[in-house]
Amino acid sequence: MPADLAPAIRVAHVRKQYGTHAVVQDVSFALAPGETLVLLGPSGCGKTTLLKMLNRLVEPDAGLVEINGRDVRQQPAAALRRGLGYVIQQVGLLPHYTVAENIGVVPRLLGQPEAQVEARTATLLTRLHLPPARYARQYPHQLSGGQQQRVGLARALAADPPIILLDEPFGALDPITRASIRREFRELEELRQKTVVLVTHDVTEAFELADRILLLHQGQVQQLGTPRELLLQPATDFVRRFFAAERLALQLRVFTLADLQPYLQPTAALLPAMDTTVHEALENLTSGAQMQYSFDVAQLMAAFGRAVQDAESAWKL
Ligand SMILES: Nc1ncnc2c1ncn2[C@@H]1O[C@H](COP(=O)(O)OP(=O)(O)OP(=O)(O)O)[C@@H](O)[C@H]1O
Repeated sequence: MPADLAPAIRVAHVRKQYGTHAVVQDVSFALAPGETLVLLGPSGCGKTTLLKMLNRLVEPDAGLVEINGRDVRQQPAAALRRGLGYVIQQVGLLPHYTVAENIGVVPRLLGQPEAQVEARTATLLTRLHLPPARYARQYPHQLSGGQQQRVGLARALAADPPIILLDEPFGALDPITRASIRREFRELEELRQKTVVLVTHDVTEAFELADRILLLHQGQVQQLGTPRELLLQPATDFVRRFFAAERLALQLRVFTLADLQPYLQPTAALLPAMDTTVHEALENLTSGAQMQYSFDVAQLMAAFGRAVQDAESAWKL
């Protein structure tokens, strides 16, 4: 986290126990404003419990949670929650409210003027590819799962909270819809400036969305770091094994053209955006998109292989 920014969220030594089961054990992290943290780990490792401690849906047995520098216990739970966007896997739209009414719930609770609520709702629906003329007056049961998830996201963003908590927000979707909504999510201007904590058990999702990942196992932090650090510098054997099955797909997502540049010479003069991942570059090369690359798939993959090999042997030294 940059040293000059006060953390938007600070969690220090939190614990939660149900009976004899220690569900979250001594977890600490700090998140800078605008950062996206993904809570990742196998089912039952404590991700949701940890997320719910941030908005007081679960009270820790020990430790401290601060939002914007204030202990959450000193803030009334309802007021705290209105200031934090929250999206759950089951979406939780109110069935007898229209799409627009669902999105307007928190802004209206906050007493925002009606015209402002309506304008904001229309903007969000448009951004999320749900034209308001068609969808604003529909009811949740008239929407597909993916459309409901978008409305859930719009609702969380409606009052423009600086912090958004998301619990498996794409969990109910099929893999193709999931990948496309994830792309939209990444590109959503509304989210760029926000501090986001997102729970998932999907490693590809974590790698695509996270600035940093907190990997949990049985309530304990295994590693907190960038996707690249977790993949290339695993802190424990659990971390290494957790990513083993999808290692290649993840490497394609953490290596960028900047990493490959030394291995692509002397044809590197035409290199495009250096922060393009190898995965994106491969998609561009194979989808027929007219990209001005000075290399082909074979050259790209050869350079990628060498870059990975060098990065891995550097870590073992
Ligand atoms: N209210 C509760 N009472 C008792 N045990 C609970 C309670 N809430 C959660 N647990 C237990 O705590 C553990 C962690 O649950 P949690 O929902 O935080 O895990 P998770 O990592 O989010 O799992 P998943 O990915 O399956 O949603 C589980 O074993 C769960 O059964």
